[in-house]
Amino acid sequence: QRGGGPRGDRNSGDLELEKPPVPHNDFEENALKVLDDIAANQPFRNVPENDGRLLRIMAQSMGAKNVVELGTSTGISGIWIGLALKETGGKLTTYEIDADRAAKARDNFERAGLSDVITIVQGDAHENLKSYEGTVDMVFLDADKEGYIDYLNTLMPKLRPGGLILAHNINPRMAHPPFMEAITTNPNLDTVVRGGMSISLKKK
Ligand SMILES: C[S@@+](CC[C@H](N)C(=O)[O-])C[C@H]1O[C@@H](n2cnc3c(N)ncnc32)[C@H](O)[C@@H]1O
Repeated sequence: QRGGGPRGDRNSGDLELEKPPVPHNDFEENALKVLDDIAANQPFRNVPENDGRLLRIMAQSMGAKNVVELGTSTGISGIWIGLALKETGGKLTTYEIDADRAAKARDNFERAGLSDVITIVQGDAHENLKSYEGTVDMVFLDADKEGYIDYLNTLMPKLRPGGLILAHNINPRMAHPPFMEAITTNPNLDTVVRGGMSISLKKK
């Protein structure tokens, strides 16, 4: 299974009905092989395959031009988002504090043919995110869980109306209360939680 991690809080119906991705062309086939290789040889707390696919579906269906990811690790979610952005003509900016993982991710994006759509910013994202300029269509939070609230506060003004904030590891054990409070009480956000992922729409 690409992504290496647990399959999350899924019911057996999901597992039974969902089937592996079917590559559309050689480019996708190669990217899927790179994902398999990362999962087998460089796993580090990467998203499970179904979450990666959901990120791709979200980004591509909304025609995202600018996506921001917090927590690159070795690049599994980045590749899934990158596959969407290759089609939409968009760009991903992804933040990673660990130099070794950032270097591995850079190499993996290159192998997947996605270097032209993905920029890695290595260092503490709480600092580096401040200099992000421009509008954001979609945010994926997957770094330090206590930091989600800070990332949210920095990115909310930059998120376009109709934009999405997705956050990983949203379960009773790991969800950080200040972040949950913020995404569930703001009248300008509509939030659902599914399979350990929160999905928040910025309404206006
Ligand atoms: C759960 S992993 C990300 C997995 C990745 N999204 C994937 O699916 O392949 C979390 C990553 O966030 C990084 N991280 C934690 N705190 C950070 C910070 N303050 N700034 C940037 N990255 C951070 C960690 O080093 C780790 O590699």
